[in-house]
Amino acid sequence: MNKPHLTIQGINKSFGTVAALKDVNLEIHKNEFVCLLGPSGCGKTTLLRIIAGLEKASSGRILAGGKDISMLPPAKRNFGMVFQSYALFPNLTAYQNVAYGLQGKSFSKKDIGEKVQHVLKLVDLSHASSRYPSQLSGGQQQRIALARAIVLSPDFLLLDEPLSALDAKVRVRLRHEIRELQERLGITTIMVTHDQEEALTMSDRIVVMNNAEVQQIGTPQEVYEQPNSPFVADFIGSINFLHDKSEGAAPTPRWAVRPEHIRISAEGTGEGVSAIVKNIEFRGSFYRLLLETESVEAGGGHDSITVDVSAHVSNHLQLMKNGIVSLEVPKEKLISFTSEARIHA
Ligand SMILES: Nc1ncnc2c1ncn2[C@@H]1O[C@H](COP(=O)(O)OP(=O)(O)OP(=O)(O)O)[C@@H](O)[C@H]1O
Repeated sequence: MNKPHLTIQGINKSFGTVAALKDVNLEIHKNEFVCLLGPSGCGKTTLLRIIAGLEKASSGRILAGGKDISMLPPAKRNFGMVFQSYALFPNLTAYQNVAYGLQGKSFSKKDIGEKVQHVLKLVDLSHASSRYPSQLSGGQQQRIALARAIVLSPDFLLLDEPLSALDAKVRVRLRHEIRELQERLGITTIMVTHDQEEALTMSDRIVVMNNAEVQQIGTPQEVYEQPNSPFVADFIGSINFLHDKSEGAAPTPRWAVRPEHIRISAEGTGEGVSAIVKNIEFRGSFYRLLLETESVEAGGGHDSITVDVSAHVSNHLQLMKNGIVSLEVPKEKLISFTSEARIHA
């Protein structure tokens, strides 16, 4: 593989007694779209700010194109940034907001005009260039913020929860727009998000963080299908943990299975165990069932299991609350946590 475009080496960061980042290591390649994903307070914004030069690491290095940039001020790093709170100047038009960063550099007025028009066109807002931020929707303001970041042809685009202030529909549309633009321009991008769906749909790779540490790095498929810890399995998607209840067994789950991988059939058919349907939830494209079984695991007792089935299966089995079904967990779909936690670098 080519040399990494950005290398994050042994980054630690403390705020007083709070450890915000512990030994973070990461390599990002040219044109990659990488998401930093994790719950609130796990350190993702701090990491992005250290990459941008807005925050100093307590130790560790950041290399861009092989060169140590740890000591460079933000203005010298050639990173474009977009924040959750658009951060547009309210007294400047969309055009002026985008042009702002170009002024004071060695561009002629004509060059600036061309560049601004070009990026406004890229974000599909040429028609709104003379509007003030207050005259633009949230989604439009965020597209102006994006235009302002890319007009400087940055080496890296850093996005800090850029979509979280927007309503659901606009958010989904902008996901596609940002990704498409990023691919078209080939800008290496790092985005902070706590939204797993956003990370799964947009990223080439996801860096899952928890408690100031990197838990797993992998493609969306890898972190979904082969989570290396119960935390990752639970944070990304829905999961059923299967506990070994035999005497002396460790309390941590050793196996897990995704709700969509469990097979159900009519009572008495197949090799499965019986389960009672405790709840049926309509989720639009599928149904989410809450089932209760008696003997799936060693040790017995009741267990609740979440199962997702298509409308087709649900109709076919004529599923009803308190009905009995047969349930099977395909062996090949079991996720195991018995091995040492591995990090896919
Ligand atoms: N300037 C600061 N001073 C003191 N503590 C800070 C500062 N910035 C962040 N922290 C602490 O560092 C930890 C990581 O914060 P950070 O903002 O990076 O998390 P995050 O994952 O981005 O969370 P969120 O999704 O809520 O923004 C938290 O415990 C936070 O309280």
